[in-house]
Amino acid sequence: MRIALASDHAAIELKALLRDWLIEMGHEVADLGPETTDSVDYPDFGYKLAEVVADGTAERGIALCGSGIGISMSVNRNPKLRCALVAEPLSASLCREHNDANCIALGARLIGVDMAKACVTAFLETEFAGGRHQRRVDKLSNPNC
Ligand SMILES: O=C(CO)[C@H](O)[C@H](O)[C@H](O)COP(=O)(O)O
Repeated sequence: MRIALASDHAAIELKALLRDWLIEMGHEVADLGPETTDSVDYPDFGYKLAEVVADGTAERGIALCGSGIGISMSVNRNPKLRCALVAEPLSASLCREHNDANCIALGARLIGVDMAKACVTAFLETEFAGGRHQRRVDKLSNPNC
């Protein structure tokens, strides 16, 4: 799968770990930065990530910051993105099954590496269920439909 990752300075280490792990698993991975721990602003990277998912360059996005909150807010400013902030695998699976999420956000200061990997696995492996959920997801893009 084509997966893009982006973070702020607070999640550099977890981003690198996940990037290398996803590459090892055979995914095509784009790391949109940042590359150092110098302090940056999460919206700059959240917007970049949203763009590559919105235009189809990446099929899925993984956004990271200290809590996952700021970067998830940034990603969700793009109307084509459905980014779920998750901290355990059931939510990561449900955001796919019910919400057709195309991005997850993780809080690197809040969860460990194993939990982050479990969330990513659930996010990548779960299919959207469609049916009644499709109608609701459609309303996220168009409140009048
Ligand atoms: O957006 C956040 C908080 O909701 C993230 O945790 C950021 O990574 C955090 O705000 C960065 O904080 P810092 O003190 O500048 O490292």
